[in-house]
Amino acid sequence: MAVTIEKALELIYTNTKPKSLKIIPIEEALGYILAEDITAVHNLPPYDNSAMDGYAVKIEDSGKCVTVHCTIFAGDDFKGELSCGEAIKIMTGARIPLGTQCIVPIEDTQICDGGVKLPENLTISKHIRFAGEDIKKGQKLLSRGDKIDAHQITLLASQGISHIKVYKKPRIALFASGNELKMHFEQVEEYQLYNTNTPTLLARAKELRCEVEFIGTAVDTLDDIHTHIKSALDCDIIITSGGVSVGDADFTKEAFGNFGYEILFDKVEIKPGKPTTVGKIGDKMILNLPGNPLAAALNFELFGRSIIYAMSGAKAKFINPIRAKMKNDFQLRPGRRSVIPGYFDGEFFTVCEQYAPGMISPLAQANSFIIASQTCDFIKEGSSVKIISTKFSFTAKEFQELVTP
Ligand SMILES: Nc1nc2c(c(=O)[nH]1)N[C@H]1C(S)=C(S)[C@@H](COP(=O)(O)OP(=O)(O)OC[C@H]3O[C@@H](n4cnc5c(N)ncnc54)[C@H](O)[C@@H]3O)O[C@H]1N2
Ligand code: MOO
Repeated sequence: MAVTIEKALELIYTNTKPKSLKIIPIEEALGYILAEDITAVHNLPPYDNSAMDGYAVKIEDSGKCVTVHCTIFAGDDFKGELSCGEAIKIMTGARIPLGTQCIVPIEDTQICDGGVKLPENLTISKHIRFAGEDIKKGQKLLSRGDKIDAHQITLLASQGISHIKVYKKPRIALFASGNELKMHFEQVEEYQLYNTNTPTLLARAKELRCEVEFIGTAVDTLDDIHTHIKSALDCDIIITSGGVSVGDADFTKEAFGNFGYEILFDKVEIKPGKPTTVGKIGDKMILNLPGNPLAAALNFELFGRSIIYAMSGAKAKFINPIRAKMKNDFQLRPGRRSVIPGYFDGEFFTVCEQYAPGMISPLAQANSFIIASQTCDFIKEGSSVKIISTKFSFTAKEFQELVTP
């Protein structure tokens, strides 16, 4: 029995266990998922400081000519105190001297006899950046399950944190099966074709920051598929393509059966990709994609990506669709949920000119897809659709409804 997309995703999320942990330096942390909470141990800024190159002054000296005795630079440990009738010259980022009530930018002053003339109506605290106004000591900065991007590294560096605990990256093993397949570095005969699924999935899994191993291309025999499975068993996720249908040379699921394969679902109510199968061997997740290239690539985007997110330890582990408007009227055959590739230009979604499960050309033009409901036979120009990006990862903490009604 085929399961719905929602049921398939639920089975994936309930059966996939997050990876174990390790400690790494923050310079290597980009793309990892944090496995601990991080609390600020320093205020930021650490001290009250000047936001401008100018003068530290008292409010009561508004409009007066005041004397200037010294200059403070960023990084100086100046211990003096500001008195009335005086200004201390100060550079941006320098700690303000005791008694400072505001900073006057250089360009707002004029040279006068013995010092500088200050403007009228000075405002208290103007151009002062106060300790802790950005980050307060004790404040929670990051949480377990947050993804480390460049700006999370900023926060860690600001606290002098050199190492963090993260989830290990999922390790993925990939192989394809099919007697007709040759690798791009091999000779291809006129009755054969290049294996395009594995290089595609390999690149995509790397984009999703997994460690990836290419095991090879199996011929359609149980023996050869067994050999490929054995080589893949030390990884966390095994992704195959081909051999999942009902043909006389479709052995993939049978071959996994030898290794204690527990199938979670072996058909999905989706077009293309109905034969997509997901199961597990112990804690290893197995994704058997259909051979048809567009079907394999699109089903990877839904099910492969979900396994990776679920294993990553991320809080925002659910695919999150983006609202777009349909560029043109679009007619389709109802019956099963249809996955439709296209291009999102920031406002409108344009369906690929031609696409079919066995094609590869649509994906190179596309940057996203929509899933039309099984009852949908027409999508009107300008109507709202939910697009799922294939070029960047947009995720949410709660499960999102992906189908466009
Ligand atoms: N009688 C039925 N036949 C088929 C059904 C069905 O329900 N009843 N389902 C169809 C659907 S849907 C799909 S999808 C395919 C899935 O078949 P397999 O997963 O067994 O895939 P293959 O037969 O091995 O290959 C299908 C197609 O894709 C090409 N291919 C395979 N691997 C690659 C690769 N790595 N790179 C590039 N191209 C690849 C292969 O040459 C075939 O043309 O079954 C339908 N049949
Ligand atoms: O998955 Mo098949 O490619 O539906 O055509």
